[in-house]
Amino acid sequence: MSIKTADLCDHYPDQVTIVDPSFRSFGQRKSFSGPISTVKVKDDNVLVRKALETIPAGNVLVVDGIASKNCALLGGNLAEIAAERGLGGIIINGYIRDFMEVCETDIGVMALGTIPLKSQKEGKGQENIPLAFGNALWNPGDYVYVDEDGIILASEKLIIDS
Ligand SMILES: O=C([O-])CC(=O)C(=O)O
Repeated sequence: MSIKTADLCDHYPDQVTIVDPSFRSFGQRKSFSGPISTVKVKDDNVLVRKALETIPAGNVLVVDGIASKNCALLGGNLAEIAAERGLGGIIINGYIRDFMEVCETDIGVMALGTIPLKSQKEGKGQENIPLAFGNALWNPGDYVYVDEDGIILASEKLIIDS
C-alpha cells in the first residue's frame, strides 16, 4: 500500500506543499508518486508525447498547459504509452479527452477536466523547466504524492517509519 498524503502532511507539515484541490482523477490508479519531469505547452501536445516516450520509468510527468480550455493535451493513446512504459503517473494543468479510455488505462492521471478537441501538433513549448501552478512550484526532480485526498509536493522523497 502506498503512503497516504494525509499521513505525509501530518508527519512533514513544513516539508510539503499542498497543491490547489482543483484537479480530478482519471485513469485506474488513484494513488501514485514519484520524481517529476516537466513540460510547459500551450494547446500543443507534441512535447507531452515526447516526454511520455522518453522520461524514466517511475517518473511522474507534470504538464503545465496553463489551464487552457482550448483543447485536450492527452487522450487514450498517450495514456496507454505512459502505462506501457511504467511511468509513475501524469498531472496536467489542462484538459484531456477520451474520458472512458483514459479511465480504463492502468495509469494515474490528474487533470482539470475534459474537452473533446485535440491539440495542435507543432512541437512548441519547453521541457525540463520549473513550473508554477496550483499554488505550487514544481522543480524537475521534486517528489509528488497523489491519492484520493489530493496532491502534495516535496523537494525530496519522504519516508514514514512504520
Ligand atoms: O493525440 C492527441 O492529441 C491526444 C489523443 O487523442 C490521444 O492521446 O489519444
